[in-house]
Amino acid sequence: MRLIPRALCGAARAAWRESFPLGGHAVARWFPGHMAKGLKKMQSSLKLVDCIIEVHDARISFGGRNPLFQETLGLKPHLLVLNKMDLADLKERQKIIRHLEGEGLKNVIFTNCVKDENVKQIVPMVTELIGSSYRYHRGESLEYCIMVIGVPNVGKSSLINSLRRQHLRKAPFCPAGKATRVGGEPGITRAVMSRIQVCERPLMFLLDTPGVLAPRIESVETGLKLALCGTVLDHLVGEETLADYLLYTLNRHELFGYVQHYGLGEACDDIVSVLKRVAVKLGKTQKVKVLTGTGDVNVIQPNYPAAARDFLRTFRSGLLGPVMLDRDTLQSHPSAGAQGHRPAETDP
Ligand SMILES: Nc1nc2c(ncn2[C@@H]2O[C@H](COP(=O)(O)OP(=O)(O)OP(=O)(O)O)[C@@H](O)[C@H]2O)c(=O)[nH]1
Repeated sequence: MRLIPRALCGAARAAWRESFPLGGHAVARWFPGHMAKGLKKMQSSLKLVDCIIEVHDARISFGGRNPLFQETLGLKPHLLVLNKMDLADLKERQKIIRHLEGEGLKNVIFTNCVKDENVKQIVPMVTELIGSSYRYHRGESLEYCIMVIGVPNVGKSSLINSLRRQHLRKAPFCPAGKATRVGGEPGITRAVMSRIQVCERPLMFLLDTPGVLAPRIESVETGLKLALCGTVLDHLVGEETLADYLLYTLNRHELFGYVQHYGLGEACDDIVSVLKRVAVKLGKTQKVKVLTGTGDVNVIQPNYPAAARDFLRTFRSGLLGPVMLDRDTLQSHPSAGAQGHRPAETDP
């Protein structure tokens, strides 16, 4: 993504919103019945499990994880995999890790399961975690059984497929390494829990689980971040609301890739105006009947929902640049002030 000259965004800067109006949005209904079933099933399988791998989206490193996982599955050794690192702004990766350590999350790894980045480190980490913990009645068992959990669409199935590609190149039944279904929409893995081999030595099986959201998401804004990352179906939030939250976020983070991507000329904080120009640019218009004093007249209008869908899709594919949706939490962390004078920590 090319950076755009500051002059292009200067005009709109004064008008950027400081906050996003959250009133009127409900999040409770984002927890469908199959998720409650899934969580119950996961709890009942816990005795078969030696370690839990929790997958989450690296763009929301701190929010949106399901607190029920912690409460009900928290007794086992735990590894947090922050996936989709290719879409996340990780300039401050060390600060993120320190923040998570402060929350008691000591075992954290960033991955890209599409390109198999960092996935090789997982089996040794899990083996070490299990080796240094008490396995209760599973001490005799030579095989390791790992449960993969996480909210929907964060890449749980992709992680399993990636592990198989890394460790079972000659898997007899799955030459392409695909053991579990991957999808761009949340809710692909339903209540079924499949047991899938991912490694020969040590002999390791993973249980793929359905994505389970918290019955109550901590705040409406966290819900919007989850939705931006594709964790809840767009129509439950409303594509245009979501597109507006995306625009608000991009402008606040000074990520102006959308201006060039859609040839808008300058940044703007008004979603109606942006979607109108996106629709015209993409040729997405629709006929609408308007009742006038002399009868019905057909007028051509921009197709706002289609423009909103394109805006969201473009963002999710990474074309608008990497983003850290929990940037505010990171900046409000106590260590942020102490390091304020230091240059941003970049990863090796
Ligand atoms: N860019 C990027 N996309 C990824 C990565 N990992 C997974 N995806 C994509 O994210 C989408 C969801 O992946 P899944 O593996 O189906 O996610 P899941 O958590 O199993 O989904 P549910 O079954 O809904 O709970 C798919 O379109 C994947 O191709 C990653 O590291 N980077």
